[in-house]
Amino acid sequence: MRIELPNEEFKYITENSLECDKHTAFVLTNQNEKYLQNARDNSAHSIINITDVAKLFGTDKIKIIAITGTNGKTTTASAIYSFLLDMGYKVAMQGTRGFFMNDEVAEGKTLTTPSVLNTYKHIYQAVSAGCEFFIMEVSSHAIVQKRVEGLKFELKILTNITQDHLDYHKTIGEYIAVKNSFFQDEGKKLINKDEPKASFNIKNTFTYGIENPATYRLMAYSLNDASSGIIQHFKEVVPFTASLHGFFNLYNLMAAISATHIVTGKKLEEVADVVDNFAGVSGRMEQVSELPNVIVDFAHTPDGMQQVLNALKEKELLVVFGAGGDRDRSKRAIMGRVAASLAKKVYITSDNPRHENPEAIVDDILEGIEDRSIVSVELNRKKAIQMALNDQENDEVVVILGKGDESYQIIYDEKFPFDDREIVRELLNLN
Ligand SMILES: CC(=O)N[C@H]1[C@@H](OP(=O)(O)OP(=O)(O)OC[C@H]2O[C@@H](n3ccc(=O)[nH]c3=O)[C@H](O)[C@@H]2O)O[C@H](CO)[C@@H](O)[C@@H]1O[C@H](C)C(=O)N[C@@H](C)C(=O)N[C@H](CCC(=O)O)C(=O)O
Ligand SMILES: Nc1ncnc2c1ncn2[C@@H]1O[C@H](COP(=O)(O)OP(=O)(O)OP(=O)(O)O)[C@@H](O)[C@H]1O
Ligand SMILES: N[C@H](CCC[C@H](N)C(=O)O)C(=O)O
Ligand SMILES: [Mg+2]
Repeated sequence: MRIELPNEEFKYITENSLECDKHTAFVLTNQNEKYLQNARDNSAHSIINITDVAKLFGTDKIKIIAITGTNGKTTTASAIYSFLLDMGYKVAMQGTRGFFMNDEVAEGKTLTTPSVLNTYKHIYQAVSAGCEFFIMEVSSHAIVQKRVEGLKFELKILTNITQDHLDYHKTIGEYIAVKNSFFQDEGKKLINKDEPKASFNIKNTFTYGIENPATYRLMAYSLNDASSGIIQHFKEVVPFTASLHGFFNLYNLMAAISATHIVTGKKLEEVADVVDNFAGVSGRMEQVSELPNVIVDFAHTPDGMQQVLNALKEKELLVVFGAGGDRDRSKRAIMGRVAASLAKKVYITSDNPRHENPEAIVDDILEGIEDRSIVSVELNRKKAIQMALNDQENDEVVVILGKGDESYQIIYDEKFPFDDREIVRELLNLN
């Protein structure tokens, strides 16, 4: 990515040595230092480092809030974004769903945490738009690859640590260590007190929790009509209501309410007042049809699936799901076990097979299922959804997991248009 700078001695900056020339300075990062010689060979105008970019872009003029954890980053980030906007602040948010500023989509999806310079560019755009806050999701890949190099965080948040991405991190121990490595400094942090795998520097630590004593504690809650609860923060005891469903979302809400309270310094009551306006995130527990009841959700990890299916367990569930190709193989059998233990029927299908054989992915999922009498395998995702809808009776719920708001099916390197929600609407003639 080459960025044009109007008033500098060099015209452009880039983090890619291949884009260097006499007008373009090379921004040296942890990720690209191996290409330094190549930048010189390409006659880079000069070599600058990330602290130079921080000064050029004024990244210290905005409060950066970072969120990491296996699940719930996008939901928590979106909730904080919504709360701050409702409280009258100008805010930007970068994450899995793209880059947003002041309630507008500024850029579509790329990575959960883009490359270093891309993030700096977004921060620069946010500063220029007068934003006071920049909320960003930080993936475990980004922590290892130092894609957040040089950023100073106003607050770092941990949602939870379960299993994902072991294709990249190799062992669960390594994955846990990577997540925790983000919380070893003395800066402000907000930690889920009910996450036993969290390990952090206690200096400047705030906690939130439901089961354990915490700086922000959910004293009572109800999940009858969406959700509501009472938060205690020292002497402040404040009720809230929210439109999100599921016990797991209480954690996302607690993280978001506490974070907003910490970074604004406003009264907890003022934060609680705007919680109900947050409508949730597209493709997460999204009810596509009420009668018949069909829900689309982005659960693509064992814990995510367990949480979502548990949240719906009052009803009989017909669960359609697959597992991504070129991703953590070891989570597949566990996902199979979770689905089979909580569903009446399971339909195993494809979810972005990428470069893998879809049948082999299904076999990995089946490894975790002993009683296969409730399982159907249909690699064509549309047909699998159709099967579930055909089988659905009265009060049952069809739950389609893994893709959420994705609008494609990735086969090899190609993205074919595919949106679970559109498919359901088409099959049910709801369009
Ligand atoms: C496996 C992986 O994470 N790869 C990421 C990694 O690529 P890489 O190590 O191959 O990088 P590279 O091509 O050597 O480039 C490194 C740096 O050198 C520079 N370069 C490169 C070549 C060259 O000749 N000269 C040069 O200067 C590049 O501009 C870059 O700045 O660094 C790149 C730049 O930061 C990322 O774009 C790339 O993400 C790839 C596309 C990817 O698919 N990543 C996924 C797995 C990912 O990161 N997912 C997470 C988690 C999702 C979640 O759970 O939410 C995410 O954050 O999205
Ligand atoms: N706090 C939570 N604990 C467990 N599961 C959750 C939690 N929040 C959300 N989920 C599940 O995880 C799915 C993804 O949620 P979300 O997009 O907020 O997470 P994420 O961490 O941003 O995921 P990704 O890393 O893929 O971007 C949801 O659709 C839901 O199934
Ligand atoms: N951020 C996650 C999203 C997974 C979504 C699922 N549909 C898949 O392709 O595995 C990942 O890249 O692993
Ligand atoms: Mg995300």
